[in-house]
Amino acid sequence: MTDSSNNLTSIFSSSDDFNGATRNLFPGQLFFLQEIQILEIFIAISVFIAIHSFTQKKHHGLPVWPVFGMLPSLLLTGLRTNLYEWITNVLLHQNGTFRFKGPWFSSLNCVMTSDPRNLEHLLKTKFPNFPKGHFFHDTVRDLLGDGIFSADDETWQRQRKTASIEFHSTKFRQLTTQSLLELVHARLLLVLEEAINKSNAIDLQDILLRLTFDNVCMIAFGVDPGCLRPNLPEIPFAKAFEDATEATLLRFVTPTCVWKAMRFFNIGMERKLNISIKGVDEFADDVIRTRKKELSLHYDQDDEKNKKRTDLLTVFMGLKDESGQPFSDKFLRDICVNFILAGRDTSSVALSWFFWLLDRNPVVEERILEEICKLVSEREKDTSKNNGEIESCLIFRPEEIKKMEYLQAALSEALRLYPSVPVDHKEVVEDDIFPDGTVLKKGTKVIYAIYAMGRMEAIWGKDCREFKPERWLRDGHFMSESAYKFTAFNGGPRLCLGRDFAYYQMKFVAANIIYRYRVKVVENHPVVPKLALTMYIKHGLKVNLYRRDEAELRKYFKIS
Ligand code: HEM
Repeated sequence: MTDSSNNLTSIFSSSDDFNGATRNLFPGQLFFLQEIQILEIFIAISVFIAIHSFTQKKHHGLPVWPVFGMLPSLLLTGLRTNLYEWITNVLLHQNGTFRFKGPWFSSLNCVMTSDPRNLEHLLKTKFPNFPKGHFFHDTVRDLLGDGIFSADDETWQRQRKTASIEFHSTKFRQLTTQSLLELVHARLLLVLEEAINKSNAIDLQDILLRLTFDNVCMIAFGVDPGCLRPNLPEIPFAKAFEDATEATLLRFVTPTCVWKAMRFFNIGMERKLNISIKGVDEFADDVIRTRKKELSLHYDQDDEKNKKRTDLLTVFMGLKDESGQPFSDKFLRDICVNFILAGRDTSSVALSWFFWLLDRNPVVEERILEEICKLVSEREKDTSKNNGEIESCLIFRPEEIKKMEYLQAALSEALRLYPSVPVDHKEVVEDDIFPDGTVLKKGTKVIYAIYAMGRMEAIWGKDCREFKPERWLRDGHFMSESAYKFTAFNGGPRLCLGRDFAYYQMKFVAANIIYRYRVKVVENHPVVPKLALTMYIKHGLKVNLYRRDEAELRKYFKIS
């Protein structure tokens, strides 16, 4: 007791000494001393926070900072390098699922997963518990409105049902094959020949985007915008659409209150979004106005042209909403924009990555060419027209395209490694638990990382990062994979409606190019993904084309 009271006294007296000592200091020196103490305390706290945050990395996959959560890692590494590779890395270290902690009071908290069991759970088994949700709808509303990609429940069901009937009709299939044939033979090949004649390097991704844009407009709205023409005209809509998808994606990595404030003041990326959406709307409004005019003009005349129309827009214009009224122009605009996103930005970017992969894997290119030449030589035998000539104006038939199984495997392999939709989003309606044990609270946002799934040894084996079409073949025939393992086309009730058409389109375009040309990527051209809703190649795909001559093709005919 005496000891401790002595101790206390000595502490107080020492503090008195200290006060006495400080009393003898000049005011400037006192300020300096206090500043040093504050600095020491600040450094000590910072070191403590840093150590604490970094120890969290072990459990959570990334350092968790007070107030800011994992945002610093996202901003300093994720967004400054390749975001999809960054997500893949974290998921690999966290056994396929991790919880991203955003800053306090932000909307960035979410669960990310690449585990096929979880995907089956959310896309199929418990589908009603995982809609796109309010957050997604709110974030993409300015661009996609109530269209099929952002809608849930009734609004989604109605569009899905109508579009599904249309997509599976014979008339629609005829329209797709016919429009594609015209586009490839009357436009694409002309543009490619022009590039060869002028010895110009071309941006193949740009050309493919033009092709798929014209194609989706033909089948979805019955109009031909003529984007793919010699001299490649400037298309303001295309630029506006790309800017709009890029700015919309940025909203997902920006706290909601921040982008909403930016939208209110019309500044930064929100200003860009606003301007680009005006460009997108102009195009969609024009399509709708023109179609309405055509339909009303020819209504009394029982016009044959309108009777024959099989495009989606005409079908939707003939339907009524839940109150028995025709759909509003705004809703028709949303349908148009969503179908353009679905049909333009998916198969074109998939084909671009495919041609880049072929350039790096010439053996695969050779095998595709062998397959094509084999089919062509069989045709020559069939028609007993085999006079040794190799047709340069050859037109592939639908049944031949169907038989190109190695090509289908190579395209699937490209989509496995570079899925056109690299990440997708759902929201939890009621508390749930994933099959891997992750607890999900009502309102949790779930991101499924499709790009990362293609790089998981647990799913695809040790060679998962290699481009190997053979993994899709059994006894030489293409075998599809479970949609929860290969999720490039989504799965369950929201499986991509255009999958069959997309394969046909990609195979038709690829076969026509590969049969005629060697596609060589320009040396040192940087090929990295761009941050957008779909996975464009950031700087396009600059290539040189070289015509295959008869001697070269003959070699493949001999092999096959
Ligand atoms: C390589 C080509 C394609 C890929 C990789 C692809 C992929 C996808 C994916 C991942 C989804 C789910 C999106 C989501 O729910 O967030 C989807 C949905 C959809 N796709 Fe595709 N797609 C392709 C081509 C097409 C084409 C050419 C069309 C039509 C012309 C199309 C029409 C649709 C539609 C309408 C949906 C909405 C389905 C729904 O929500 O019920 N797709 N697609």
